[in-house]
Amino acid sequence: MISGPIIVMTGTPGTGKTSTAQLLAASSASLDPPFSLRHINVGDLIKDKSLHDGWDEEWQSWNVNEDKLERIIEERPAGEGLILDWHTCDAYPERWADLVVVLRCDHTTLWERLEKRNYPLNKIQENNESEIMQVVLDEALLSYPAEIVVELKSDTPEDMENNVDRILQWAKVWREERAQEEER
Ligand SMILES: Nc1ncnc2c1ncn2[C@@H]1O[C@H](COP(=O)(O)OP(=O)(O)OP(=O)(O)O)[C@@H](O)[C@H]1O
Repeated sequence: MISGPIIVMTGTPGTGKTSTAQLLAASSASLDPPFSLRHINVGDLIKDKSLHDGWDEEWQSWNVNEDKLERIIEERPAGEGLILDWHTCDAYPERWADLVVVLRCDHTTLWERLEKRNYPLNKIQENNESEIMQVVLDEALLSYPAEIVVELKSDTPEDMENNVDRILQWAKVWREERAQEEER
């Protein structure tokens, strides 16, 4: 059985990674034939399964144990594709990703989204600046070949639906190409 693709879904906090990944996973199941794409919130997974070597105070994030994370990802059921949802992609080896989606958002919209989530002002400013300076996009372009990195605007619900449709189209072609390779 062809193993499913790994889609890295990244972007500044609040750009819509989780909402998009959830819609994508749900929509993939309704394709004909269905396509299994499982959404993984990598931050939660690292915390829940202790895939880390402690908390980094300076960076306010977990020191990810990449070997442990890798084991979990590589032991997924045959045929299953994954959507890895996290605000950074620096803990993933390059060979993992078949597609890297970087969600982008207008900075005023992002500010309002983070305010609604009751983020402290310094965190809102930090994330807003990071979005303006396209820090996550640059990080993705440094970590992966440019041809697998796609930057998608995620300002409105319509953008989200269009983005999901585009990724599903990509997944269908990806699957067809893999099936042809297997036949050869
Ligand atoms: N394209 C969009 N149009 C309208 N609202 C959106 C869009 N994307 C996300 N939102 C809203 O923005 C908020 C943040 O979305 P979400 O939690 O998916 O972002 P995130 O990037 O996963 O954030 P975090 O990194 O903090 O987990 C949610 O209230 C969500 O409904």
